[in-house]
Amino acid sequence: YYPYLVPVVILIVGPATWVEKFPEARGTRQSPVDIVTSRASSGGSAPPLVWRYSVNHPRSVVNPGYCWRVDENGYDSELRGGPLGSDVYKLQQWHCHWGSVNGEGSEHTVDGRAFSGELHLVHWNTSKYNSFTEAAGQPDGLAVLGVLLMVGSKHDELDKVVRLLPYIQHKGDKVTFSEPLNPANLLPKRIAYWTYPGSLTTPPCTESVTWILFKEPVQVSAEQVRLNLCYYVNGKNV
Ligand SMILES: CC#CCOc1ccc(CNS(N)(=O)=O)cc1
Ligand SMILES: [Zn+2]
Repeated sequence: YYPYLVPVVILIVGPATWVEKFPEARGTRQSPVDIVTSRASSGGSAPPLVWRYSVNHPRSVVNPGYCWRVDENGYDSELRGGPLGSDVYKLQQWHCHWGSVNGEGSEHTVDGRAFSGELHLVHWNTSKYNSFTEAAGQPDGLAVLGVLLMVGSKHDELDKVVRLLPYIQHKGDKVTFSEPLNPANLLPKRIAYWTYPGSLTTPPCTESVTWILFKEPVQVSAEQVRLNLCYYVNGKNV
């Protein structure tokens, strides 16, 4: 018996294994990134970014296993302007990323600083493509609005979802609600943003996203962060 031939089992989970199943993760425009503010160029004469969302329609909150996700169920909406050229995008779903501890949940960082969470509103290009799935495979197919979350005062609009989390503690759980909700109320008051061509930050990591990350963080309460942590970390399949 050769004692140095000790079996070594290396368990690799998470992003490090994604490249095996999702080759796009080896790409050249992978997200998330660190926003180095000193290297960001000014927006020049880009047209204003404008959006419109429907408010009074049923929505579903789902636990996909890595966050919570609200599906817009095909109801009408529009995102246009800014870096999106003349194309019109439609909101498909929105979801949130939280960390295991406060202050480390965001995907993007700004000058190396992480935030407590990050909200993503995922839109697809209805001017050029016929479905979300088709658009998600195209370099100009998706546009994601990113909202950085920091601990502060309670966020009333977000609370319409947070209060439902106890009912979707496990992967695949889903609850439908009809309470009026305007996704525009999830966005910061100041609409200054950074934008860059990137990818989905989770599988399939397709390089089809125009990222639009708002500069101004939005405040959520410590209790709202705690609720996300305990129902995500406990409920999600890691
Ligand atoms: C092709 C395809 C597909 C599935 O659609 C999505 C949409 C969003 C996400 C989450 N990615 S992120 N965090 O960049 O919005 C993952 C898969
Ligand atoms: Zn996301």
